[in-house]
Amino acid sequence: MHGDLDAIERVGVVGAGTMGSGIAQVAATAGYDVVLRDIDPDLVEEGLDRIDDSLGRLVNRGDMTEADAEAARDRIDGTTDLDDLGSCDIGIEAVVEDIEIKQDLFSSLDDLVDEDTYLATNTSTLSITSIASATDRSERVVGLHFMNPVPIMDGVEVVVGEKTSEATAELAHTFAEDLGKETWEADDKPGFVTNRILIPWINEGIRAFDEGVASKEDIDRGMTLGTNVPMGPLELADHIGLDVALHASETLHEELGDRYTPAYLLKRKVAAGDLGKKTGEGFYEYD
Ligand SMILES: NC(=O)c1ccc[n+]([C@@H]2O[C@H](COP(=O)([O-])OP(=O)(O)OC[C@H]3O[C@@H](n4cnc5c(N)ncnc54)[C@H](O)[C@@H]3O)[C@@H](O)[C@H]2O)c1
Repeated sequence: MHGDLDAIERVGVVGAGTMGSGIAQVAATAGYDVVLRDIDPDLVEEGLDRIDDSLGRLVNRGDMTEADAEAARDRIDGTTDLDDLGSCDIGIEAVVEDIEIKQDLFSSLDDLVDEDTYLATNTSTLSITSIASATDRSERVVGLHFMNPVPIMDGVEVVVGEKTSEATAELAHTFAEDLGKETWEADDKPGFVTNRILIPWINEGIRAFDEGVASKEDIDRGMTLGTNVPMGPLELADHIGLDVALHASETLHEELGDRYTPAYLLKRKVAAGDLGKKTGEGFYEYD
């Protein structure tokens, strides 16, 4: 795959949450100048702090020198002003999983950036084609689906919308590879490859637990030891966030029908406010 990376120097990342901060970090580590935008100064600060912590952990583990970590950090500017993304060569969106918010943002970015700037979305389940339709540059819009945690996970799923040009798809692969990632490509169909298969796997794990097939520990042990995945479905759901997993299930259910029906116990846990690791309790308890 070849894509003209010479055209890319400055990367705009919109959304400084879990994914946006990780994307900003790996782009800066690869030598790109990065501008990271969120809607509130505190959220920008939190995103930058998350990057400091993550870089610090990589240094402590000996995966990165202190000088490289500092250089990467110096390449990232935080902002609340979308206009600061005006000179970006690629804009990567990692805001909340809401089609209207994403379309609004893409429409604003489309007005703001140069006509040859690429726009990418990190959406997990929404249609790239629908997001691109808010712009006048659908051929330059692509899915760059990073995995969580971004600095650690090796893979990026490149998602090709109805109007995404071949050159844009190639650029997406080359850019992700330049960030040290390996890629695969999916068509713009609900859930792409990863979530189409992962989300029903998680729901089935939850149902198996709810129906008494085994204890939660044994379901997770069975899947880790039996199929060589690093985490079983219940532990993984807790890590993803049960609200996030439920939202993805609901989107896929809407698009793909009953085989994607969210597990009842997943809905009940979310209703109870037990969202997994981030709230201290999901299927397991956390400190
Ligand atoms: N968390 C995951 O495991 C994961 C994995 C792959 C993809 N994704 C996708 O990545 C995207 C972001 O997810 P996340 O987990 O980082 O969410 P998050 O809630 O941690 O972060 C989202 C951030 O976007 C900000 N935001 C909302 N509207 C904005 C706007 N108009 N401009 C700038 N910032 C705005 C919010 O303030 C928040 O800080 C979603 O589309 C999600 O589906 C998430």
